Amino acid sequence: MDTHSSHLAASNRSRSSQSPSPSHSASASATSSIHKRKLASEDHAPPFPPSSFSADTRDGALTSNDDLESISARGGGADSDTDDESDALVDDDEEDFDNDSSMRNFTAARLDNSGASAVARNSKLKTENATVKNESSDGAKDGGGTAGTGAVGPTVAGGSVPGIMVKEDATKIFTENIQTSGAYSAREESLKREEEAGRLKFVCLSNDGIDEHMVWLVGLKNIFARQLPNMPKEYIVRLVMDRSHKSVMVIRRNHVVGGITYRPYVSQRFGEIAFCAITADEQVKGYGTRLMNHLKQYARDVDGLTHFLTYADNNAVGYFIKQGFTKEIHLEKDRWHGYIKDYDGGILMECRIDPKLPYTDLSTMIRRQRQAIDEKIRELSNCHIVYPGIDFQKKEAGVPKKIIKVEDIPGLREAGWTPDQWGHSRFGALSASTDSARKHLTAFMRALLKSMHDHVDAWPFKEPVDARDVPDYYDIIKDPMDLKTMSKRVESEQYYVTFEMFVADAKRMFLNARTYNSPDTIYYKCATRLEAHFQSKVQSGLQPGAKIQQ
Ligand SMILES: CC(=O)SCCNC(=O)CCNC(=O)[C@H](O)C(C)(C)COP(=O)(O)OP(=O)(O)OC[C@H]1O[C@@H](n2cnc3c(N)ncnc32)[C@H](O)[C@@H]1OP(=O)(O)O
Repeated sequence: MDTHSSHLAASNRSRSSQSPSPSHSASASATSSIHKRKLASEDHAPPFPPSSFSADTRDGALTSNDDLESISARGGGADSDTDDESDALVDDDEEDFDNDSSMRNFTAARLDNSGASAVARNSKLKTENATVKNESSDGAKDGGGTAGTGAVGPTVAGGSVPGIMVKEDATKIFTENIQTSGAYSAREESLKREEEAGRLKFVCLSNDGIDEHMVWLVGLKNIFARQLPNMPKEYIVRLVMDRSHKSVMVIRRNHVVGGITYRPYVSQRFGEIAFCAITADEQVKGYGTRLMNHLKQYARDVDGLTHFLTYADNNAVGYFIKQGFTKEIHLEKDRWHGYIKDYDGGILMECRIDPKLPYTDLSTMIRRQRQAIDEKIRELSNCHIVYPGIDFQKKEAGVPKKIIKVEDIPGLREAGWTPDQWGHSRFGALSASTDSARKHLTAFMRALLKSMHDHVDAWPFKEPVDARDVPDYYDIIKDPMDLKTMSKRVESEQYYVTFEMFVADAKRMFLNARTYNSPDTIYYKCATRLEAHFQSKVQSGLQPGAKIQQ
């Protein structure tokens, strides 16, 4: 270990025993039970590559608060490491932000069902310290609010679903009847549009001495200091300003909204996330997710990383889980052990970076996947086509105003129905197709009615309930039924076009009796016994070869 790395390691080691600044101890004591991160012992000091630290010192990397203050001064007095001044900077930012706009965008995005983007994109990142943004291979972009207006390419671009092709006219189909996108996509699309409109940008940089970058880094440091109150500010400053660390930041109107500071261990191909925070007023609006997506894409494409590790604060574990982090560490231990700093009060979590996912354009990928699935469903079924309903509703007397044949029901044939598929019972197939079948069905229903009518328990059901005898009956029973009404329907030879309709009326009659009457009444018991009788008659009548007795 060279002198420079020793210097940093020594600082780290002494961090837990050093006297915190007055401002730090005040904030730490407020929340120390929730959040307490403590660095590991010297034994776990990471084997920092000497070269990076030589470079740090050569270039004048910041290693103390004095250094920071000089930077702050250079940055137009934007910040110092005191609470008051930090607050001033953060509050300034927050005042400046149009706090409602992202929620408006979010709502708008949810309502915006515009179709798939026309442009197949190649996601590509610029080199280090450059703005992290997507570059369209053909220069075309989804304009703000115009996504989906163009034709969809022959294959799903970017994160395509292998094997699923999207046809040229898919956008049209898709936009006709597609559901609103999920909340995740809506937020991502909304923020993506903000980026494309130039109102928002994500940058990845480290301490390079450029004034504007230093102001942003100081702004980020302040956000970390506010949002991670138990983390000593000196330590935050050290890592944010350390040149072996990088910070991906959300910048809105030249103000930092939040960011992630991480250290890429390029030789080990993993990165350690040291700090992650979004300024208070902008949390839970999707910035944290978009930030993480930019980080993953950048770390994969520029740093060549395959994994991230982090010690997540207990109260942020939920957020990290939603970003694909797990508590199970799959990365081989010898790739990371001894490299990252141990913390008390945090949970070590891992995220594998997918080698192909277009992280900064996931919403387009999801939209196209939905589109492809939707199109596939449409290929296999007609369930998306809505036909007008049928209008042969029964009249009071049970005589239909209009007779409709089963095969004339709109959409039935289009859904794949054919007359020979018909029916749940042997009468189904006969019911509407031929005269003789209809007569056969009528005869069966007539026989069943007679059998019920002659039953000893039929007396409560032979006539409609008289409201003069039971004044509240029709308040409770909205769909009354009785044997006489059923008989009329059978004799019309037109009402019961299926046997199931007949059975449904009988069931309704029994259910009504058991709904209005309590179980200990004679009516209730009659209903149960007559129904058992009816069921046995139906079953025996449906036996193959059974003769219908009239
Ligand atoms: C390694 C470390 O630095 S650990 C410390 C992490 N930082 C902090 O705890 C500081 C305070 N918190 C924050 O700064 C922010 O809330 C962050 C960074 C944790 C999340 O950023 P946000 O912009 O709020 O996240 P975003 O809006 O994208 O939310 C993504 C999802 O995570 C959820 N989420 C956000 N924060 C949390 C949390 N603390 N716990 C559980 N779920 C959370 C959101 O509800 C959202 O869920 P949804 O997609 O189902 O709607």
